[in-house]
Amino acid sequence: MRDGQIYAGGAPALPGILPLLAEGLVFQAGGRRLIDIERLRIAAGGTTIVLGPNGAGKSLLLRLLHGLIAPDAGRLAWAGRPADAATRKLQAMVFQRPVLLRRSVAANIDYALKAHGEPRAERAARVAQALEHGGLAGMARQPARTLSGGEQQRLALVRALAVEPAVLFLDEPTASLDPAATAAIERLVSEAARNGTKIIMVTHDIGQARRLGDEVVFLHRGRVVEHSDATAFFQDPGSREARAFIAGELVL
Ligand SMILES: Nc1ncnc2c1ncn2[C@@H]1O[C@H](COP(=O)(O)OP(=O)(O)OP(=O)(O)O)[C@@H](O)[C@H]1O
Repeated sequence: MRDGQIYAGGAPALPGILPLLAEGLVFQAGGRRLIDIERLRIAAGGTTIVLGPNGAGKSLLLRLLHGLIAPDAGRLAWAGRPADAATRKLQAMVFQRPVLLRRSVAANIDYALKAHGEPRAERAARVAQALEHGGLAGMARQPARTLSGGEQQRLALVRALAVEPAVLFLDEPTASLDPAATAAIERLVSEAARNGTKIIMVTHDIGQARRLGDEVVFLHRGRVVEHSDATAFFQDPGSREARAFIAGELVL
């Protein structure tokens, strides 16, 4: 077994692009270091929650890790190799506000599969499977942008999962959803994690972090202040900032 391929809390990951290692990662703008991370190693399996106050750099970190923006310094390695087309193909991301095409629900999924290079002969069955998975089978022909917020986010999530990513990045996917819609998303996320997809998820919501997290990366002012097992993090946070955050105090 390769180093870091199994996380104690989860199922074995899909194809081996983990661990993800970030070293000396810096992103700056307007003369400020918005991300400044000496070393962060994310192992396979389970769910890693990225937690921290507003403006801590959570979204920026996710975008850097997924390769949507380039760092000013530092490097990323996926299982020891720099990011390339093969590692990118095994990742997907879902944003706080779903980015859906002006097409039907089914066509949104088909488009993602096509863009991912899936053969036409297999696509119809996989679209049907994803629709079923998201509880969207009855809405297949409806324009995606007419779905409710919760349905749109379910579509964005099952569309991302349809390409069978080894790593799924989620940036506050339930931030604007009600409890029922949030529960539906959390069920899909937990199931994906159980099936071996590595989840790396930003949330503000401490309850959600407790429900879904196997480990927590706590960010403050662009730095990783803590990276620990979720149970240990919530029971006995090691930093003043994390203690205050968990206690619901304002962390500036
Ligand atoms: N492209 C950019 N140029 C300049 N500043 C930026 C850029 N992107 C983000 N920032 C700033 O970087 C800081 C971190 O932003 P980021 O969105 O990552 O925070 P966050 O932890 O996700 O916050 P929130 O919880 O409010 O979403 C913020 O102060 C933001 O204004």
